[in-house]
Amino acid sequence: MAKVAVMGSGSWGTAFANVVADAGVADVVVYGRRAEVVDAINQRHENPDYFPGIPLNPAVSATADPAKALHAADFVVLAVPSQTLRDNLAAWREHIGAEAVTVSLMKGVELGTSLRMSEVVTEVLGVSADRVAVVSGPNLAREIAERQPATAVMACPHEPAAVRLQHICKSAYFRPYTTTDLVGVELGGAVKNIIALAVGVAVGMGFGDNAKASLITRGLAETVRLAVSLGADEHTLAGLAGLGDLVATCSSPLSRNRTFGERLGAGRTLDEVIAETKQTAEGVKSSESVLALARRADVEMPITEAVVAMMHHDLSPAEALAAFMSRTAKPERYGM
Ligand SMILES: NC(=O)C1=CN([C@@H]2O[C@H](COP(=O)(O)OP(=O)(O)OC[C@H]3O[C@@H](n4cnc5c(N)ncnc54)[C@H](O)[C@@H]3O)[C@@H](O)[C@H]2O)C=CC1
Ligand SMILES: O=C(CO)COP(=O)(O)O
Repeated sequence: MAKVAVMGSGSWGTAFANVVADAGVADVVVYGRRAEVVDAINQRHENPDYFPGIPLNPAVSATADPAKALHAADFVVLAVPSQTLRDNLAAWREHIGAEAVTVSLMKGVELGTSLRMSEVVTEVLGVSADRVAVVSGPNLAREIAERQPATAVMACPHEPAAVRLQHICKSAYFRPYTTTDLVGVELGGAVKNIIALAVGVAVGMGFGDNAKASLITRGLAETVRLAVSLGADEHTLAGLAGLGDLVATCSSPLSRNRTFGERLGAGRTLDEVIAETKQTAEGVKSSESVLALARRADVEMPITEAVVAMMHHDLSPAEALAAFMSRTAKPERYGM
């Protein structure tokens, strides 16, 4: 059997390890930093920090030793906050086998470099892009831990690797598709978090479904503009990793990004919201790196700009709304 190492025992790492165990065709081990979480997974088959009361497949084992998790792993699945990937990966690098396929579950863009997560992996590990895959789609981790039906996309420029990954994930409740469009899949995942922050702000301000649908639709348009200008296939963004994830995240109270925005829109200060947020809301930091990418590519992303201004430059939700609504009138365009 193939061996899968899931590096990160947070929300999505735990749920994804369970997906692999439930698919039943690979061995899976989770690496977690905290001994009590590792012990709970091994002894009680539960992750009490993230999914109390939800039974994990007993075949999911855990370790606090990264070398043990990575030893002879065929797939190395990365499930840590995007901004911590570079340092984590540098510490794990010596234990990752030369033939392993690295799989990113992360939906962020690195601050400072504006690199996508797969690009950070190729840079730090010194491997070719063919050895790096990405899993994305409408995948709210809690629903998946509860074994509710979901679909996802497995992206890798080397299609056979995506197909192998699909095989080790497919189960009665999890249906993976494949694609070779890594750029479209990664940017779809990173930008939807930013749009979810904006939708959350609108919800927190008390606005209804028209505002939400407007942000989702115009958010998709700016995602397509950026992704296509960086080499993505526009159709990818109409798929699970684009529209699918955007709709799920912007609709769900389970989304950390949407919840973050909602608290801000309801009148809490940024510092209060940051203090209240225990899990990773990737869009807060990635909004800056995505905007830097957009400026470099000369692509207009007005919703992303508004989110950056609210998250990093003290613009109030009311001011952001006024700025957005007073933009010059123009024809509707989708994509380039
Ligand atoms: N939770 C979800 O529903 C989904 C999350 N994702 C993506 O998966 C990635 C991981 O997210 P989650 O598992 O939800 O996050 P989380 O906040 O639940 O867990 C993060 C994990 O990373 C570990 N970690 C390792 N190094 C760390 C460091 N230096 N600082 C902080 N934590 C560190 C933490 O201990 C924790 O186990 C993110 O990029 C997110 O966008 C993607 C799809 C679904
Ligand atoms: O990526 C996700 C669903 O696909 C999870 O969204 P949040 O990170 O906002 O919770």
